[in-house]
Amino acid sequence: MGLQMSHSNMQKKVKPCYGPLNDDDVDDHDNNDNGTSGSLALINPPVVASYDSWVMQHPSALDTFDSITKEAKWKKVVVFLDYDGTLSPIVEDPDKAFMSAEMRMAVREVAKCFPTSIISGRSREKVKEFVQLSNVYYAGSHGMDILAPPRAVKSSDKKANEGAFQPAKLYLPAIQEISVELEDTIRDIQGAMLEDNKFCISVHYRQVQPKDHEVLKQRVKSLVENRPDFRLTEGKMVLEVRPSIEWNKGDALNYLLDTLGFSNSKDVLPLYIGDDRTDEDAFKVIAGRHEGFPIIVSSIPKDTIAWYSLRDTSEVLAFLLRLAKWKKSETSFFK
Ligand SMILES: O=P(O)(O)OC[C@H]1O[C@H](O[C@H]2O[C@H](CO)[C@@H](O)[C@H](O)[C@H]2O)[C@H](O)[C@@H](O)[C@@H]1O
Repeated sequence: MGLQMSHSNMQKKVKPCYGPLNDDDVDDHDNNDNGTSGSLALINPPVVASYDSWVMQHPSALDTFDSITKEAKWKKVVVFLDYDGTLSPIVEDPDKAFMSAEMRMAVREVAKCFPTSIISGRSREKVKEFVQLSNVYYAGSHGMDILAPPRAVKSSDKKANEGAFQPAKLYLPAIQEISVELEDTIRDIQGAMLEDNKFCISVHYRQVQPKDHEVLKQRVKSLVENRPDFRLTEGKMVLEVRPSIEWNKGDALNYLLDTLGFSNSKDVLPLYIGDDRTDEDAFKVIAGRHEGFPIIVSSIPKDTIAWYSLRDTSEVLAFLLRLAKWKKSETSFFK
């Protein structure tokens, strides 16, 4: 059995500790405001502590697997997964962030055992195209576009759940407008790229020279500041321009739990795996419930609300395979 740690311990705010190991992570420390929704705030990165001491506070979900399953044994686990950096490794070109066949198989197996949703910053259509699984539910645009299963709602509520839930639908014309303005703003910055995620626009700067990062950020920031109907969040070498509605991945998690029929269940344990700042909103919801499994994917120490950690996508794969295997062995034992 791995590290034993009570949730009250795990919920203690972790002191920010940084030790950049790769360019994602270096960038990830820029503007880290230790907040949720990856809000953009220009703050200096704090001082470094080691991965070993960080992992003591955010124990590996693989090392603590036995205590996780012990807690989950008589409860209903509901699985939520982020996409980029969690199911697929971070790559230079966002259009090439493919998921491996092994990962697809693992997610399929997990989804056979537990209700499983993918909550991504990508558009719902795009993430579905990457994942290609029919037994998972998809929430795109950071949860602003959710297709919950019609079969999961009570028959009397069916009408309410037909089609996708899109709380920012009214913003679509404005999103098209700001997209044109953004295109204009970044046109002369070599390597800068826009990605249309339907209810939000990503401004990528992974392929922009470091000397131009600040210019790009400032330009996008001032454009958004002049549009009160929009706000800016930040991910890994990406700025995300989104409608200024109060809706994030945490709300999407709650919405899915609700539409999946778990809102009144006392024995539900949501499990969320994600690597980025916008995933903190989902971790926060689980932390607020005081039970469940918020798991951050990171190979470096970072400030997070998550209780558990996994180093990278290969550990996510190992964890998902183990989770499905555990559930199957439990089920066959009781047959
Ligand atoms: O919520 P997620 O599914 O994690 O989406 C967040 C952003 O992910 C993608 O960008 C990130 O991954 C790209 C591919 O590895 C990488 O090139 C980029 O630098 C990362 O920020 C996606 O392209 C964005 O639109 C999402 O906002």
